Amino acid sequence: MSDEHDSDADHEFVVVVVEPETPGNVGTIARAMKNFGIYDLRLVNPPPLDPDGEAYGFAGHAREDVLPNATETTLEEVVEEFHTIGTTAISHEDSTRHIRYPFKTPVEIADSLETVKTKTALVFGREGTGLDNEEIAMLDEVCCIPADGRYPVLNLGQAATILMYELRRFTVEETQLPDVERERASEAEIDVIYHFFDDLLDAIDYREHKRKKTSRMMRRLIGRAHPTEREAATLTGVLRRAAERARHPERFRDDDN
Ligand SMILES: C[S@@+](CC[C@H](N)C(=O)[O-])C[C@H]1O[C@@H](n2cnc3c(N)ncnc32)[C@H](O)[C@@H]1O
Repeated sequence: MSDEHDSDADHEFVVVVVEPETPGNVGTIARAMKNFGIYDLRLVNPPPLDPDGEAYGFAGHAREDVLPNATETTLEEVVEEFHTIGTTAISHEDSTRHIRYPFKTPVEIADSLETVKTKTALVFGREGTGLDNEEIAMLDEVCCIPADGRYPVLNLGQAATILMYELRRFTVEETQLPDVERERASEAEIDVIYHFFDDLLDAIDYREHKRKKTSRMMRRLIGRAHPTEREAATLTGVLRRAAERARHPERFRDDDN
């Protein structure tokens, strides 16, 4: 992996796919690799990857780098060079097939890599038969993505995506999500909502004996909702207008709103 793409120099990841049968899956994996900051794709005995075919079609922007730079390798070479994490689904039919225990979840794999800084290969198997027992036995760890026991076998590309997602703490600077705290309405802005709500109760001559309860209910409701500045301003505007309209209907006679 080049420095240009390496967001955590202590960790280096490659993805290895053993005998993929469907070029589209290779494209899907290449795309997910780029999404999660992994650029080194190694293929064991791959099908031809036609630049006008499915692999490139499914690869999105990874058609510019991950896919054309993919190299062919053997599992023996991978084992020699990397700390290896194999992947497999455990299902009722084949739970006796892989005798190698324990299996780790993607999160457990990520946690275990916190303390071990290595060059790590994520190894995925064939669409039809996965990795066989001999191959699994060659690898350092085995990862199984927990899923519904009645159908725990994921599509190859999806399995690769999930594992890379869980390892993203080592590979990408995440996209910043909007800062909800910053957008949240302040206490003063919330007080203005309460003020205009109470004013509306006045304007519509809301029954005195129910007023306290309704006012409290509004406060509970808003307290649970954590409105943003914009929501608070909109609500305040509506309440203010409703009160004004209740008091002075004549002012709104020609108003469509
Ligand atoms: C369609 S599966 C192969 C099914 C095969 N019967 C098996 O048990 O591995 C193709 C590949 O996707 C990955 N895979 C699918 N489901 C998985 C899961 N639940 N956990 C981890 N990897 C999975 C593995 O790399 C597997 O070799």
